[in-house]
Amino acid sequence: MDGSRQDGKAAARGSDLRFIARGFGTYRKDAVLAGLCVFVETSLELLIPFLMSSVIDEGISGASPYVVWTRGAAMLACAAAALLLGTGYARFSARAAMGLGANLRRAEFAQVQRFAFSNLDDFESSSLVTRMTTDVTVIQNAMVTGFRPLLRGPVMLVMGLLLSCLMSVRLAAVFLAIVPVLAVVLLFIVRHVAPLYRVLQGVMDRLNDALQEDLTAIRVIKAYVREDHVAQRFSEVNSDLAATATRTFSGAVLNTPVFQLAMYTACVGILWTGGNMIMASQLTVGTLTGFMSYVLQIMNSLMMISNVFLLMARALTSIRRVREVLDEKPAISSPEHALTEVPDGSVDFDHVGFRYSASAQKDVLSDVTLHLTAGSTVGVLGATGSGKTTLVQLIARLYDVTSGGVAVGGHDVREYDLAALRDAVGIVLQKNVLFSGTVRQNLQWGAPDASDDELLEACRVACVDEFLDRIGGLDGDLGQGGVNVSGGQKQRLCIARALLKRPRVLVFDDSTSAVDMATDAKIRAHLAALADVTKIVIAQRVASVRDADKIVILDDGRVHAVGTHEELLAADPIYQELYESQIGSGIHGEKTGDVREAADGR
Ligand SMILES: Nc1ncnc2c1ncn2[C@@H]1O[C@H](COP(=O)(O)OP(=O)(O)OP(=O)(O)O)[C@@H](O)[C@H]1O
Repeated sequence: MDGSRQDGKAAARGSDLRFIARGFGTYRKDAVLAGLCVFVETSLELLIPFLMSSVIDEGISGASPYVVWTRGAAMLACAAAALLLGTGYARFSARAAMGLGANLRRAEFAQVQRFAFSNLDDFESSSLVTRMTTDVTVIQNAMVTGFRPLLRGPVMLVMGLLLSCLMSVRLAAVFLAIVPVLAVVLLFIVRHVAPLYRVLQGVMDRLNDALQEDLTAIRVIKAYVREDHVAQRFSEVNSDLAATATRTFSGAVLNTPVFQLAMYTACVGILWTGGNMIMASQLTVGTLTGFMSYVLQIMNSLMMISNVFLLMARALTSIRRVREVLDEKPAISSPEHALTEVPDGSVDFDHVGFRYSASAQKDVLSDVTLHLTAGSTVGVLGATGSGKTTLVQLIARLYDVTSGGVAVGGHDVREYDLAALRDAVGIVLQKNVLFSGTVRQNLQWGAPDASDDELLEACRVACVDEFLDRIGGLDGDLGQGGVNVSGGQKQRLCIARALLKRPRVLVFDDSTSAVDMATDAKIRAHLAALADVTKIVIAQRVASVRDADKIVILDDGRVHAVGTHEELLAADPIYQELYESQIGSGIHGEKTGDVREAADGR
């Protein structure tokens, strides 16, 4: 491996540690106290073999009950103090680890809220869930179980080696011969196992992904009787996880037998050498007994360190995965000295080009130039995939343009404070989402302080009043994710919620597709009364946009035509075909004649 990569790895390790140290936040005090407890506890435990050897040599062999009692009492005091310190450690380390976990989850959650749509496209939501739960738990567990041996191991090792050398250099040499062998074995295991942990967490992401998709789509699965298919898919990823975990942990468990073999070999060597030295009167029984205690302590500490290495290798993988989330730069943020007032609802697209990622083959939108007057109603038609949703998402800066510019109220959207811009641009997204809770709670997402009268007025405009009583009024419970209402009712509730924001620009992305024609017309009539709000209506039905001041026809990401219903009907072949297929034939676009089929099939 070349030097620069080594340096890079070392730097990453250094910054990983700094990252964790910062992550403790206000719990850093607990982490320091936990460390102090372990240090003192370990030092006290190390005194015990020394005291023991003097009890045997001076007290028992020298027949001095005074020495036995005083040294025995000192040993007891050391053990009692170690117990107290051990308890203190458990308390402080638990607080530090749980605090660290809570801080990491909080930071990740806050960061995800700052993410732009493009960031969310990069991280799958299932992976974000694993990174906020399993990965944080792995880090916490490493802290709870690893912190003590991590501190205790080196202290035990260094002090134990020093004290055992003080007792007998010759015996210590036997023991020291084993240490390099152990170091090599440990290095081998860690190098082999550490990369497997990253694979393991990746498979865990996939399991979460499958679970999340299957649970959210459980109704579709049942409707299509695809339980066996998803069970098979789940079983594959589940088996993959089990196999990867087995491969990873079977490498890691080698650690214990290798250490035990080395430990017992050292013990036999020391007992044999020590026995010979006692017979040659070069060593006392007490010294050998004390020495053996140190050997066991040192070997235990080495085993602890090796386990900690494995634990740390796994935790490091998780730390890096958490850092990837926290280090990701939100693709869209408010500029400095941002504008906080949107003067009016005019919208201008100036030679806009857009692609979702730099690596994409071609632009989704190309050279789009449009001027939408404040207060006007604009219809957007186009085949599936022609870029309608993409176009309107640029108005609220859900994505940033790749080239050109979008202006709202005469200012480029990138000059506004994001919250102010998004407050001024209400979008009823194609994929409607309601939340668990009552109708009132859901509507108040649009305006937290709205009075009941304001909520009811929004319900009237969106034609929610037609079914509000049937679902229990404003206090009616919508169930988890709004399961208690139909598709059309959900769309109308989402329109009411957007209206409550009192935006300057209102975008309806195919928002009345599940609403019957008569109600659709009624909602349009109500919306037309909002004179100072620019209404942009993406629709599949010509009927939904024919009264608009302007209709934009998108074709493969380009503006194909702009005009009123009459102008387009007179001159534009795509519009004529759509009109014919839906209205001219008298089908009224209810099912068969919607714009997707007509435009796709042209
Ligand atoms: N998040 C995304 N990442 C990458 N490509 C995307 C993403 N969203 C949409 N696209 C692609 O961009 C193109 C335009 O999609 P868009 O959703 O804007 O079309 P649309 O006209 O609204 O279609 P529909 O009528 O079906 O809603 C499509 O080819 C689509 O595959």
